[in-house]
Amino acid sequence: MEVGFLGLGIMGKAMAANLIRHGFRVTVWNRTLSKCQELVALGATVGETPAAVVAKCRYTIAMLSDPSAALSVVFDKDGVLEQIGDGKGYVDMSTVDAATSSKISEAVKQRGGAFLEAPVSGSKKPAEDGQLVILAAGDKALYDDMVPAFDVLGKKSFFLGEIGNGAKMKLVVNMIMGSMMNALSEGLSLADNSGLNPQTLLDVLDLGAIANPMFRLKGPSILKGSYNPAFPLKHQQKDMRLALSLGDENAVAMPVAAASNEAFKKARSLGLGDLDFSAVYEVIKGAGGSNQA
Ligand SMILES: NC(=O)C1=CN([C@@H]2O[C@H](COP(=O)(O)OP(=O)(O)OC[C@H]3O[C@@H](n4cnc5c(N)ncnc54)[C@H](OP(=O)(O)O)[C@@H]3O)[C@@H](O)[C@H]2O)C=CC1
Ligand SMILES: O=CCCC(=O)O
Repeated sequence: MEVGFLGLGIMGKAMAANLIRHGFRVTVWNRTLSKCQELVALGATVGETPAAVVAKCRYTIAMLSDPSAALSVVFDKDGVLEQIGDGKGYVDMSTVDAATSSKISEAVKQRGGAFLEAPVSGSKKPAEDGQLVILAAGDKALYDDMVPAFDVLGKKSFFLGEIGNGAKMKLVVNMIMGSMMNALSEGLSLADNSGLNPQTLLDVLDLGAIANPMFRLKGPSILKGSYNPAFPLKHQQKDMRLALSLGDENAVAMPVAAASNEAFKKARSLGLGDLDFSAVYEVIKGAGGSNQA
């Protein structure tokens, strides 16, 4: 199966490499073209533009930073729309809002193409290991065509119906995750400022009802002050922003998410946006208690 792949960041590089390792013929493109070389070394070919990739491949996947990037790759010069058409499918796996997905879907369908939104849950290592959770919505026939690729990229795929449902599900999941990261950060700060050993707190949490892979993975790295980006904080704040907007649209009060978003915005203002989203601890610690000089 030949697949185009647009966007070779933390996730896209891992996902495209996975497809290549499993025998897919992959044509890649990245805004910073030099990033394609690592995939070329694995056997990928390079498309000079998104349009060139779509012209060559029946199916093209995108994994881009945010709504602005997702729209730019589709609508700008040399973009997807210049070559999409009958018999071709476009699958955007970026995390964006439902309105962005709908705009892309309408434009792709107007040109005879098929569109599927398929954002994913799971970070860098699940992407490398083909253990993502895929939250797809849109064209069911295209979803069925993509199952062989999704089976390589993920451990489970959901087809959630109409366009927008995948985007919304992803934003709800990440809103919960961002709020949980704030709760963990406040807990670690409270433990540290009240004479408790934060590592012992992590040990207790991991034995109880709220044990979870994220705390188990991010807790120790937070205590080491290690924030190598698996999931950049700037993208988590983008997701909080989009989730809060979804809440506004539906008159859903979300004070916990709103407060969490403020911490992520503060972290970005302090230049932590390119670090892992767990770096929000540095903001919450800094707002902490008695032992702050
Ligand atoms: N990291 C994670 O754990 C997860 C991330 N996601 C989502 O996946 C998407 C990608 O995330 P991730 O790989 O971490 O992000 P990165 O920041 O590592 O990569 C972003 C990608 O988008 C490209 N890009 C950014 N702006 C533009 C633009 N204006 N035009 C064209 N391309 C652009 C970048 O190109 P360039 O290299 O030139 O900058 C790069 O390829 C995001 O929507 C994120 O929210 C979903 C699940 C997990
Ligand atoms: O969008 C990124 C989410 C990261 C994760 O699910 O661990």
